[in-house]
Amino acid sequence: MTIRTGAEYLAGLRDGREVWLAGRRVGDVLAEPVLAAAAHTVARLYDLQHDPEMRDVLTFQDGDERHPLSLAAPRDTQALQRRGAAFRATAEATFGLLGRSPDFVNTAVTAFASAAPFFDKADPHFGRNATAYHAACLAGDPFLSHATINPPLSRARSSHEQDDPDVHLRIVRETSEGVTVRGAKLIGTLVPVADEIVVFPLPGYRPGDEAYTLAFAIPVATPGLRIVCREPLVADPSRLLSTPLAPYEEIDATCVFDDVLVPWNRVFFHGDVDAANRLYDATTARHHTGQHSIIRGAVKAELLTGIAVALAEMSGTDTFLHIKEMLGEVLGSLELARAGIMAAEADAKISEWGTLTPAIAPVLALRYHFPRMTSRMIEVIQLLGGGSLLSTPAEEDLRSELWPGIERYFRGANGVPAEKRVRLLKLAWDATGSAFGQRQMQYERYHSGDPVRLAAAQYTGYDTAPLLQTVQRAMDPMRTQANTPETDFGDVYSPSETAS
Ligand SMILES: Cc1cc2nc3c(=O)[nH]c(=O)nc-3n(C[C@H](O)[C@H](O)[C@H](O)COP(=O)(O)OP(=O)(O)OC[C@H]3O[C@@H](n4cnc5c(N)ncnc54)[C@H](O)[C@@H]3O)c2cc1C
Repeated sequence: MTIRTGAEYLAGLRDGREVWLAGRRVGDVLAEPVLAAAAHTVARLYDLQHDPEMRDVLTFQDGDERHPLSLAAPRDTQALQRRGAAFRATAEATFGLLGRSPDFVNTAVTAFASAAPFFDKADPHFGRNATAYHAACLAGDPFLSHATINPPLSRARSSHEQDDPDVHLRIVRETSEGVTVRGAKLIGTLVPVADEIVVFPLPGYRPGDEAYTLAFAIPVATPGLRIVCREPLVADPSRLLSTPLAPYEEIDATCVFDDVLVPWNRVFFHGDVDAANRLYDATTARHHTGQHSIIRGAVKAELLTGIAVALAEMSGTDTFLHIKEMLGEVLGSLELARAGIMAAEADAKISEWGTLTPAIAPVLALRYHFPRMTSRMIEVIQLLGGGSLLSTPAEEDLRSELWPGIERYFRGANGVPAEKRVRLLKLAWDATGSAFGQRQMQYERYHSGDPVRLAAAQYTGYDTAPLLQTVQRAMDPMRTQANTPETDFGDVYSPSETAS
């Protein structure tokens, strides 16, 4: 059995990694409450793989070995749906609040390995490296994190045109041992408590950027790799009544590579602008991780819509028509998210790499609309909660001698006890209004690239021909009504003109 336990994962984090938090180098990430909370949440996911009830949902048997389902490339509908069920189980265990649970990057490296011939185009070693890395993940069950984006500096300039050549991550040296890389990548969510970091390019590179185009994976504890955590969003993760979602504060970080040696067997690709821009789509990593993202997102939407319903029922406002309309609206968004997941799976096609690949159109549709749906869900929760969201006493008050005397003022409608109402209001605020809740919103906007350019990609990649044929038919109403042959107006809207 190669799936690891939570304890094994936690033990592996004491490896001398260089993590910085609030101006201090952290000696032991498990001794820092915020980092330890994140690590223990991940550890619970590792333990879940061993739970007799969840084992067959989350893992698969291969001979004597068991592996995470996220490392299996789906070849048929049953396998794709089974992987979807595994994504859902992990998301349910974390309320969809852990965007970068271990199954996320597992899914990407599995897609890379399936698409080994893509990497072979640059050098046959690279495809072998991608499959060997996937095999190593199967054998060791490490927690993989990733960082793909270069620091902004100037988004108006390409990587090689930046004022400082060492800000965007680039190769500064090639030797017989490997490549030495310098610069930074972001946003490395959960990197401080991950085993490995995988770096790969997203589209946007231009000719001249060759040294900046690279994909590789190294242990987080590699010399020269410096992990700088962002400001923690939860002051004290042990105050679970006040901040019930604190265990899901998946710390983000900037990953600074200070002349880091990446051995050749860990390099998947480098030095090709065109390949860098195509990598995420051509390997179908976008499609496969997309399935993960929309399932996780729907589970989060279930939490948010559930909070909205509970708030309305608890205050008795669910009897008012305009409140029912709001609830119907957010429940409708949830249903659209679920429908998108089904469409992505139902329209899946076998890719050129032989894997059954989720349809990208529903994935991109949810990628664009889900942040808007989430934003509205947050707004509805705040409208329903009103001032009550900001009038709950502190956790300590509920445990003090003050509480019995004031408890009656915090009760809800229909006999809801005060502590239950306070807990719900705190949950609602944590999910929507706290720094944690705001980060969750920002995550939905940006977790897989710039939504503006992704929406544009939806258009340029979409098969609009059937739509334009409909327009063509509608422009010829005589033929449509009388079922007569088409009048030749010429192709007013030729699909080929609009497909670039
Ligand atoms: C909470 C959170 C966690 C994340 N976790 C991870 C992670 O674990 N791993 C990872 O790799 N990434 C992660 N991401 C990063 C994510 O991949 C990026 O945020 C995303 O790709 C957008 O890039 P950016 O933030 O640099 O924004 P930008 O690309 O700089 O976009 C900011 C704004 O500028 C506009 N803009 C920028 N450049 C252009 C341009 N050339 N043309 C037109 N408009 C432009 C955009 O439209 C947008 O409005 C995370 C992001 C968030 C918010």
